[in-house]
Amino acid sequence: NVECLRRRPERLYMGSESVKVVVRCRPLNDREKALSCKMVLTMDLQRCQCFIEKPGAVDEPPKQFTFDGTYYIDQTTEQMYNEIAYPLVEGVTEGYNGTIFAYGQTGSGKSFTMQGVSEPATQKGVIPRAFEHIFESIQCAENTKFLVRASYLEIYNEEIRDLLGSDAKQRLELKEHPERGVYVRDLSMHTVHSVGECERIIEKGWRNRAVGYTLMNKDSSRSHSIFTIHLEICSTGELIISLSSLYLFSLC
Ligand SMILES: Nc1ncnc2c1ncn2[C@@H]1O[C@H](COP(=O)(O)OP(=O)(O)OP(=O)(O)O)[C@@H](O)[C@H]1O
Repeated sequence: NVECLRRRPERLYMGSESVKVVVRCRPLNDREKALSCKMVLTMDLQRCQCFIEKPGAVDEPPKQFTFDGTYYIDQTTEQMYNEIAYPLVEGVTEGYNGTIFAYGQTGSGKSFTMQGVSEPATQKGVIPRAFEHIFESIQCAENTKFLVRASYLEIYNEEIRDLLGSDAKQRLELKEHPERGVYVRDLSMHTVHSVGECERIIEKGWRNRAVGYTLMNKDSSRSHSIFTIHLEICSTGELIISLSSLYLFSLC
């Protein structure tokens, strides 16, 4: 009985720009401490500015950059999620698309922010927080039905692989459809009903990822990965289904 499928454009969330860029600084790691490395980055959290000193160049003013948000070593993923990711994920539960994209050099903390750690709870990652957020919204929504599906792919050496497929080594093709846009052919979709199911799926995919060793990070992921949560939302009595997706990227 579905009359039409409705796709909403990217939403201008929080009443401002549709793209926000925030920067997070991690503490020095053991290797850097052993090498007596010095912190060259400082931040003005109120002004969302960061300053990078050139080591040894005391006379040179630090280089200055301004972002939509700045998070220093003592700030938590919880805080980042509430300020940046929360409105975006909320929009996805209302039928808008959203993307959270972690970018940085090896060992800079992308996995720490996206996957996170279970202890302390404040450093739980953006991805598990997004799962909880989506399923809480589903439980609270009245007169609305949701179908939640997940897919997980990696791009390794320019090749796309399905981390949840029957053969995680098989190479998939990128295609373009006149209405659906760019998509990955034969990428498997998995219906999920709970946070626990999402966690099991992402763990399965995580085990299939190409992990290597780099000098900067002993558990380095050597591939880009995209975990996508696809939502179909239908209000009872309406013949319209909204389609929205939350794309969670971690680049290597
Ligand atoms: N904000 C932080 N607070 C404390 N430790 C952190 C933080 N960010 C990162 N780390 C630690 O730094 C190390 C490297 O982080 P992580 O593995 O997340 O890097 P990455 O950017 O995902 O690296 P790669 O691209 O090589 O996979 C890890 O041991 C992680 O626990």
